[in-house]
Amino acid sequence: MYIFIVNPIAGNGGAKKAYSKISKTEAFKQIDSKCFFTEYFGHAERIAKHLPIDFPGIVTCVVVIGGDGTLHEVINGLCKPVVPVSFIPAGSGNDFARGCDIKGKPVEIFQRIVRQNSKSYWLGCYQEIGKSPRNIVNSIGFGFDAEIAKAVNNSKYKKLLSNLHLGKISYVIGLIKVLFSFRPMNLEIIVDGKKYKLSNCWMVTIAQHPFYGGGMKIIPNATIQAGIFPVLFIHSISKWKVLGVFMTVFSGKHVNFKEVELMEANRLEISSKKKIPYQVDGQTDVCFSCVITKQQDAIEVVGA
Ligand SMILES: Nc1ncnc2c1ncn2[C@@H]1O[C@H](COP(=O)(O)OP(=O)(O)OP(=O)(O)O)[C@@H](O)[C@H]1O
Repeated sequence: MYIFIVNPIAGNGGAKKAYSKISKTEAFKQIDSKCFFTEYFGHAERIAKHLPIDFPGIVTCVVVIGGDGTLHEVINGLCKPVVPVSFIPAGSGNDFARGCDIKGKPVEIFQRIVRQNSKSYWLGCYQEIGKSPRNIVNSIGFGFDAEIAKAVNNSKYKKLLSNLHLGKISYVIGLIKVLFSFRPMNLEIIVDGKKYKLSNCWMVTIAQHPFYGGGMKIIPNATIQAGIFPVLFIHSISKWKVLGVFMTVFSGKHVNFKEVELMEANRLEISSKKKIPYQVDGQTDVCFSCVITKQQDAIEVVGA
C-alpha cells in the first residue's frame, strides 16, 4: 500500500493540487493507497509514527507531498525508516528534491515512484543533551542562518513571495533584517575528538547535499554518502563581507572567502555558555549543546 502524507497548506495549496492531479492518473488507479492530509504542525510526524501500528508490513512506500518541513516530520516519525520514502516537492524551499535529484512535474515523479526507481540516502542525526536523537534530512545550521530562518518563518512576506514563485527573495529579505541585529557567537567545537575554540563565529552549518534556503549552494561539494558529513564555518568576518558571502552563495563561490572554512567529520559537538539558535531542515530552536553524527545505514528514496 502507498501512503500519501500531504501538507495542504505547503506551497500555498500547491501540494493539495499536486495530489489531486496524481489521483486522477491511470497509474494511481492501479495502486492500493491511503492519503492523510496534515492539519497542524507536528501532525505529519504523528501520522508517520502510527504507520507501523495501523498498516503493519503492508506499506510499499511513504510519499510526502509538501515542503522540506513536512518531509523532516515524516522522516522523524518513521524514526529509522525501513520502508522506502518518496518526496513530491510542493513547498517554498524544496531543497531535498534538488539535493536528491527529484525532477519533473508531480505526475512525472509519481510515475517514477510506481516504477520503483530508487536511490540510497544517508540521514544525519542531531541530539541535544537530555533529549532523544532526531534525524536531519537536509541540513542543520547554528547561528546566523538559524536567525534568518526564524525571521523568514515568522514573516508575512514568505507567503506572499511564495505565491508569486519568488520564495528565494524571502531569504534575501530575512538576511538583510538579521544582518544588523546578529551578534556573533563564542563556541566550543569538538570535531572527531579535536577541540576548537571559535570566537566571533557567525555560523556552523552541516549539510547532507549542497542545497539549502531554497537553492543556495551552501556546501557546493557536499555528496550523499554514509558516515561522513561536511561542515562549513564562517567566523571573524565583517557585516559587509557577510553580505558578499551570501550574494555569492547561489553560485557556490562564497567558499573562496578566507573567512569561510570547510572540513569533514564523523562526529561534531557544539556548545556554548549562551543559547545557540539553530535550524534543522528550516525549523528553528535553541540549544546550549548539540552532537551531530551521520547514519551508516541508508534509507531508500523512490522517484529520484
Ligand atoms: N494544516 C496545517 N496547518 C498549519 N501548519 C501545517 C499544516 N500541515 C502542516 N503544517 C506545518 O507547516 C510547516 C511548513 O510546511 P512545509 O515545509 O511542508 O511547507 P513550506 O513551508 O511551504 O515549504 P518549505 O519547508 O520547503 O519552505 C511544517 O512545519 C508543518 O508542520
